[in-house]
Amino acid sequence: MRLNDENDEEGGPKTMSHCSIGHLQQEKSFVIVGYALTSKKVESFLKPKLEGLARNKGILFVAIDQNRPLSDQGPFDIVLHKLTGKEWRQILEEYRRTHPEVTVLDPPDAIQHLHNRQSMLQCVADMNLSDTYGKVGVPRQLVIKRDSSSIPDAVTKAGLILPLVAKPLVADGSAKSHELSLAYDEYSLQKLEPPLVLQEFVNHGGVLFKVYIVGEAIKVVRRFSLPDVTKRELSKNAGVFRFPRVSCAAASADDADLDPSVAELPPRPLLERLAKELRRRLGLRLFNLDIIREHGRRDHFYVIDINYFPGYGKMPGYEHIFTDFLLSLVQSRYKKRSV
Ligand SMILES: Nc1ncnc2c1ncn2[C@@H]1O[C@H](COP(=O)(O)OP(=O)(O)OP(=O)(O)O)[C@@H](O)[C@H]1O
Ligand SMILES: O=P(O)(O)O[C@H]1[C@H](OP(=O)(O)O)[C@@H](OP(=O)(O)O)[C@@H](O)[C@@H](O)[C@@H]1OP(=O)(O)O
Ligand SMILES: [Mg+2]
Ligand SMILES: [Mg+2]
Repeated sequence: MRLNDENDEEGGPKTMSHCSIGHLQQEKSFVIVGYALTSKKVESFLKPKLEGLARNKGILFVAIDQNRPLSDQGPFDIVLHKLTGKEWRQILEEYRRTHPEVTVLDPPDAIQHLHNRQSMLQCVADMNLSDTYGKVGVPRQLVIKRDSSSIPDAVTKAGLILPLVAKPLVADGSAKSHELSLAYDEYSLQKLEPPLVLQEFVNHGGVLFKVYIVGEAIKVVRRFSLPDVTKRELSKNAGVFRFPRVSCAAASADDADLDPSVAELPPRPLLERLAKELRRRLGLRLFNLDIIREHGRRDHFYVIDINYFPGYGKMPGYEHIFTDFLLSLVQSRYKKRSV
C-alpha cells in the first residue's frame, strides 16, 4: 500500500498529515523521503518493488504537494526531486536554508549546471583524465548562440571535422531539448535554430555505455546508439537529419551479439576515478553519463551527455542500490550529529 496513494472518497490522492508522518519518523525511526517528481518519473522510478523493499528497510516515500508550502509538509529526512522552473528552484533553495537538517537530492544550482550542454561537459574537459586504464575527454564542440548564417564560417574557423551533431544548448528535459540532428555538411546547419552546440560526431561502433551513479555506487549498461558514418557516406550525403532519442528509445544492447572490441565495458578503475571526481566537481549524487569508445581505439573514451536523476528504473538492481544509498545518507548525518 502506498501511503501517498491512498484515495479518499472523492478519489483524490490523500497525503499523510504532518503529525502522522512525524509519528512514524520518531516512533519507528522510519526514514521519510519526500518526493517531487513528474508523473512519468513516478511511474518509471517509484515502482512497487522499490516501495516494498524501501518499506522493509524502514524507508517511506511521501508525495510532496506542490500546492502547499514545503515547510508545512513532512517532516522529511530527505527530499528527492526532479522538476524544472525557477519558482521550484527558489522554493527548494529557501527550504535548504531553513531546513539544514534535511538532505535535498540534489542542490538546485548544481543541477542547473547540467541544463546547459556547454557547462555540462566542462568538468570532464577540465579533468583531462588520462591514466594507464585510458583517456576520457569530450568531443570537440562549438557553441552557436545566435545568427545561423554565421555557422559555416564559425565551423571552418574552429576546424571542426564533419559530420557534426547539433544539440540544443539548453538541456532542460523538454522535448525540444532532446531534438538532435546529424549534419553532413556545414552549409545545411544554417537551417537549424541557435542556440546550439555543434559537436564532432565520434564513430563508436553503434554502442554507448550508460554509467549510472547513485552516490558511491556505479552501474554500467550498454545501449544501441547511432551507427558509424564512413568517409564514403560522408562524401555522398549532404543535409541535416533529425534523429529521435536513440539512447532512451533503443533497447538494451547488453544481450546483443556484439563485436567484443565494441562491447567491452570501459575499465572499472577508470569509471571509478571519473565518477568520484565528477561527484565532487558537480556536487551531485544522482546522475548518469553517456560514454562512447572511439571505434578502433580501445582506451579512448568520450563523455557526450550527463543527465540528472536519469531513468534508474532501467538500471538493473536499482531498488537495492537506491535504498542502501538513502539509508547511508541518514546514517552519515546521524554520525555527524553524534560527534
Ligand atoms: N558526439 C557524438 N558522437 C557520436 N554520437 C553521438 C554524439 N553525441 C550524441 N550522439 C548520439 O546521439 C544520442 C543522443 O545524444 P545525447 O545523449 O547528447 O542527447 P540527449 O537528448 O541528452 O539524450 P538523453 O536522452 O540521454 O538525455 C547519443 O545517445 C548518441 O547515440
Ligand atoms: O525516461 P526515463 O525515466 O528512462 O529517464 C530519462 C530521463 O527522463 P525523465 O527524468 O523525464 O524520466 C531524461 O531526463 P530529461 O533529460 O528528459 O530531464 C534523461 O535523463 C534520460 O537520459 C533518461 O533516460 P536514461 O538515459 O536513463 O535511459
Ligand atoms: Mg544521452
Ligand atoms: Mg541528456
